[in-house]
Amino acid sequence: MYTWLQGVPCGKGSMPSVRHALCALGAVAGGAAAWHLHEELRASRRELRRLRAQAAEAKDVLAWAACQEGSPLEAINRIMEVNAELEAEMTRLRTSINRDSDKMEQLVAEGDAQAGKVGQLEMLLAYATAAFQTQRAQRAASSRQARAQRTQDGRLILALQDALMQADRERQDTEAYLDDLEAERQALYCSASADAAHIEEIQAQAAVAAERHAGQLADAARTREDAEAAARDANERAKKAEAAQALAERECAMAKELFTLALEQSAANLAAEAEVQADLADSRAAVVQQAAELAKLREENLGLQDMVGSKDEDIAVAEHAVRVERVAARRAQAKLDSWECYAHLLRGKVLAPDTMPLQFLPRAELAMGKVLGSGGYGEVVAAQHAELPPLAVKAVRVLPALGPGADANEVASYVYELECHAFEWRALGTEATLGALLRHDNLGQALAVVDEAGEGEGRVFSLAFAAVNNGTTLADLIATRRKERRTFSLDEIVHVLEQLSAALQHMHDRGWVHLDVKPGNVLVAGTVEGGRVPIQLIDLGLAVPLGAKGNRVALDFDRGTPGFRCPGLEANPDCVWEAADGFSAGRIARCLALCVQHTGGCGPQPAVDRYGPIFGLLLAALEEPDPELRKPLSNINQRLRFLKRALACPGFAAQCRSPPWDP
Ligand SMILES: Nc1ncnc2c1ncn2[C@@H]1O[C@H](COP(=O)(O)OP(=O)(O)OP(=O)(O)O)[C@@H](O)[C@H]1O
Repeated sequence: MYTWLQGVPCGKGSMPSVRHALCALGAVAGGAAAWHLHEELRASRRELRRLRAQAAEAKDVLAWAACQEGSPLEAINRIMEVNAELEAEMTRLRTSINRDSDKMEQLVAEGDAQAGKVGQLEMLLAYATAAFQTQRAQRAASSRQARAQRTQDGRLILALQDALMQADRERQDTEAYLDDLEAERQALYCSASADAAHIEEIQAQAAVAAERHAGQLADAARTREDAEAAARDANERAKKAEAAQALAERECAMAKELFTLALEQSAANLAAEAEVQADLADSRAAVVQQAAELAKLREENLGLQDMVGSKDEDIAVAEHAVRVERVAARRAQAKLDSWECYAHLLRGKVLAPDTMPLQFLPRAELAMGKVLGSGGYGEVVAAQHAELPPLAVKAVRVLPALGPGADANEVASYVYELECHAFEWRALGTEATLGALLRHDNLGQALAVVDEAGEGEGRVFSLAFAAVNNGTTLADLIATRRKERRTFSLDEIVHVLEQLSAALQHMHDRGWVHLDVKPGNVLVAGTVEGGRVPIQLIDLGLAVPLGAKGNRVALDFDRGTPGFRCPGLEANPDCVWEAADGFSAGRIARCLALCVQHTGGCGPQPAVDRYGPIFGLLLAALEEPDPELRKPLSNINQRLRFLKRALACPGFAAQCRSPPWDP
């Protein structure tokens, strides 16, 4: 039974037959009690056998003792007593054995019954075992599967472990390399420290030596500095001379190539012609003078009235001849002036090192277009050139010749015209010179001199500028706004002033004053929107160079346009300074603020209060009549910045920024 019980499987797989196994356990418990009784019975029998053997042995001992000592009767009595005791004991044992045998038989019967049940239970257990084995097989299969998965994971883990080990090895290598580097750095540091110490030592020695030779060194240094300065100076001068020479050579070659012939021959011819004409005029004048004197003498001394008329006639004829000669002389002079202006242009090109020489274009290379505008000097015409942006060509008008029957008045006005003409030529020359000198986004840019290819007296030149916005000027914009009954906003006026100020500052920085700043000379150079009015200042023909000493220079006549011309110039025409342009810019601002073309002469100006007090102060600073108190442009720029800051403030009154129309 115990062996069987030991064979009974136990664990999870046996769970379905647990109930049967528990039933079996009851049977097993009954069997165990029978077994126990059976064992006790066997032990009692063994004890009985032992007691019998003991009794037999005691009989023998008693027999032997009876033989050896005391009376046999006593011995027998004792033996009988012992025997009786043994018998009683045996009886008791027999009774107990019998009782136990009965009980055992009963228990054996119960055990057999239980054994039958156990047989059934064994069957059940066999069934449970089979089920358990099936389940165990299934479990084994799934555990094999799990083992395979584990194997795969294990491989992965092994690979990762390998990678980790590899990384660790690399880390160790890197650490070792770093250790090497550290050791190397330490070694270098030691050697550098040693070097530094050595250097310090040397420096100390050098300092001692330097101290010792300080005087000599100072002298040597001074000498060297002087020598270096002299060398630098000489070098710079040499470079400048070389550059100037190279430039001069280039320009001279070009000038020679292009103009030597025309300039020298024509100028010489014209000069000679002018001289001849002048001499002729002078001799004729002398003749006239003599004739007049003669007539006077005759009138005084002879009193011959009838002769006088004929002499007067002679004199009138002679005088007319003189006038005609004078006109011819002036005309020759005007031509000379034009050549002179051209020579001036060339001189400007050759001498100024930072100029950009203008191109010279033959007229034949230009395709002329519509008239963009006209001024006192002539017309400005649109033109196209294959390699240049759209052009605006400004030509000096050509004077017609004086008619043969011209009277004295006509001759006089023709002479005046000729003088103006010569002046116009000079102005064009100035514009060409400044075109080569100035470059600024807010200045009209001259690009080329156009050779009109005329011959003799018809030989003229014109100047080509970069064309801007069909020639619309600030004066045109004012007219448009007036028609639309729309004021300029303060942002627009400030923007115009800013650009004007920048353009003028550029001119002043290069030593020139414009002197003819007015709305008609300011081109609107793009779309007007968002408070911005892009502009370009043009017409630099009246500009004069600032004097080398301070800002003053003598003026040969009143330049500029009344209403925009700086009053200080009228009061003191010997002095011009930069603030004269600032004044004209102020007048432009006033015109924009009032939306008018001009605000009258130099007298009291109409009040401008629609743009607030800050703008009023700016105008006052710009238009200060006292030339000594008038602020320079830098100061105006400061005020403009202040006004712009005010404009950026949200609290700045909207009406100040853009006032309603108020004619
Ligand atoms: N670069 C240009 N692009 C387009 N149009 C121009 C250009 N330069 C001048 N103009 C037009 O030609 C007109 C006359 O030009 P400018 O003022 O230079 O000539 P002017 O004879 O000197 O005039 P003023 O009599 O005012 O002195 C201008 O008002 C303008 O309409």
